[in-house]
Amino acid sequence: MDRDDMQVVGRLDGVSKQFGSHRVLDGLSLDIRAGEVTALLGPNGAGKTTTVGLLTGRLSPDGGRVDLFGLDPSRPVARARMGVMLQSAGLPDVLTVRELVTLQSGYYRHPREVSETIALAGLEGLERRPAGKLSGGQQRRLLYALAICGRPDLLVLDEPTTGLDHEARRHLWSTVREEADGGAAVLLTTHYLEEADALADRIVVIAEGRIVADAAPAGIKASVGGSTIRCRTALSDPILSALPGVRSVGRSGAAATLLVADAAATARALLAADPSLAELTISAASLEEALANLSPSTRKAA
Ligand SMILES: Nc1ncnc2c1ncn2[C@@H]1O[C@H](COP(=O)(O)OP(=O)(O)OP(=O)(O)O)[C@@H](O)[C@H]1O
Repeated sequence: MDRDDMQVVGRLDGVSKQFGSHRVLDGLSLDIRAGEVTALLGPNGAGKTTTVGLLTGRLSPDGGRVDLFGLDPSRPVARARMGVMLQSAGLPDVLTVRELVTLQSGYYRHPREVSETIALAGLEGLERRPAGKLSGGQQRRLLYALAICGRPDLLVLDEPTTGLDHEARRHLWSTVREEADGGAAVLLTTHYLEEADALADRIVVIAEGRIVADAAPAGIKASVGGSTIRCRTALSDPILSALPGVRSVGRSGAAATLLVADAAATARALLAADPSLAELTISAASLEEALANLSPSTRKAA
């Protein structure tokens, strides 16, 4: 199925949001589609949590329009189809894991079995423990359980794996993937490039309140035209920087690493300028390198 034909469950259309005189979002438009994991990536303060707040109806836009299942996100009928895991949420200390999952499941029309939710969240064996006596990582998993217990059509996860160990993170990734494969739309924010690369169908990069890239993980790398050239060279850093298409130069002794827009053009110029050039390799830039390239100054050049 063509991506555009996939069902849109949430839409931000030309949305602006300001806190005091600080404009956090500036004409941002974004569709969230069923069956797709969308990862919002961006530096601290870029506006990711604000975007989540607008889509989930916790915040209202100053300009533009937000739709959730075709309705205003503050409408209970729209919110009832959504599961949300925020970065922090006060859990009542004295209620147990099972009690909290049971209570939350009661808000939904077609919830999962409580034991299924507990297993999906990796909380087996902890059912009778009060929330106040869970570790930080276990509390995160409980928040995840509360987000998925209602079989949501839209699952919103704000930095879901922060504080989780490697195994818990992998487990959560696989259950998130299952939610999307089962038809749910998933929107998550993350600081982990590895997470976005491994889990997302689509990565939306926000910087300074605007979308600067929106593509599949491989497309993000391609959209900035990023390649990495490694070589041993006698050329100085200023000469390397002046070669065609070079965006940045890293150096360790004679070994140089160049992040470049057009690998073939740079490689030709390198070979012409340095007859002693050795150990030349060219590879696609990593996602991390590609994102570093999306800073406002380099973006203009890209
Ligand atoms: N209620 C608020 N009042 C004033 N400023 C706010 C408020 N909420 C967010 N901000 C500011 O808006 C900007 C964007 O915040 P937001 O939480 O959306 O960023 P983020 O991309 O989620 O960042 P992080 O990766 O650090 O979680 C920040 O500068 C933040 O300080």
